[in-house]
Amino acid sequence: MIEVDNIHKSFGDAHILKGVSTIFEDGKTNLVIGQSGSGKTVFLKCLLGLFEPEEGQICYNGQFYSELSTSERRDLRQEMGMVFQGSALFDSMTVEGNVMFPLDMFTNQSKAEMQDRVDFVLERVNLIDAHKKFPSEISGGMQKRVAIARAIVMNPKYLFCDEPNSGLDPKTAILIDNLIQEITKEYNITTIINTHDMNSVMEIGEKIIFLKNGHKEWEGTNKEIFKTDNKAVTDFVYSSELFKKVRQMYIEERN
Ligand SMILES: Nc1ncnc2c1ncn2[C@@H]1O[C@H](COP(=O)(O)OP(=O)(O)OP(=O)(O)O)[C@@H](O)[C@H]1O
Repeated sequence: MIEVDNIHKSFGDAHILKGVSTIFEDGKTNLVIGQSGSGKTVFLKCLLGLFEPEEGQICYNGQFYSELSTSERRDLRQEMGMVFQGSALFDSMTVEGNVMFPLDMFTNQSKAEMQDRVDFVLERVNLIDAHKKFPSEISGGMQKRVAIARAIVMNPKYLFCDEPNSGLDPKTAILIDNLIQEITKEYNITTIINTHDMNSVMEIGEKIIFLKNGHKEWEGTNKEIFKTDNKAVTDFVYSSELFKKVRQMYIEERN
């Protein structure tokens, strides 16, 4: 569980996060949504410990980040997996080299132990015959699977995904969303996903926080988001013509 209490983050005079509080539970896919520039990435970077808020607290399973020593912060960092926008794989390494990389860097496991773990996670993300391929030789959807395998290879307690669907066709995007949700439940991970994708909101938005100009404008579930009358949320959710029609149908049905 991650508890966020009233965090503020500024860069010079620019006050970007203005007192965000929320709770992200284990085993749930938590989504952070909002317009471009609303502060989603800065928020995710605060949760990753890459930015330290000037005010407020972030608490990871009972440990306040601000109270941790340098080595405790390093240990916490190793409990975090990250799926970057665009996958961020190492082009010169094979699929299995990419997935093995964190194990090689941060553990003392033998080659055989690492290989077993790599084989296990690649099978878990349904990549069976891609071990020896290079990222340029596989599709965008497969690259995402490799990125997910790499993010979970260290058995993380926390999984952060920045726009995991960017660049994927809608069908592949749903498969990737579902994979992230299955893994979250299976290993009881606290997963936080930054997204613009309304399909993701509908499919896996078990908890959604909506950021606007650096504050939390709304929070709720995918069932609730389509019923809210919050103008900022409805402007965002119903920005496409398709969703406007869906909302109109819903309102007509309700009346
Ligand atoms: N390192 C930084 N230094 C100064 N300003 C920054 C820094 N990082 C982000 N910002 C500013 O913070 C604001 C929020 O940016 P952020 O990247 O969090 O938005 P976002 O909601 O993730 O947008 P998008 O959906 O386009 O990725 C922007 O005005 C941005 O210029």
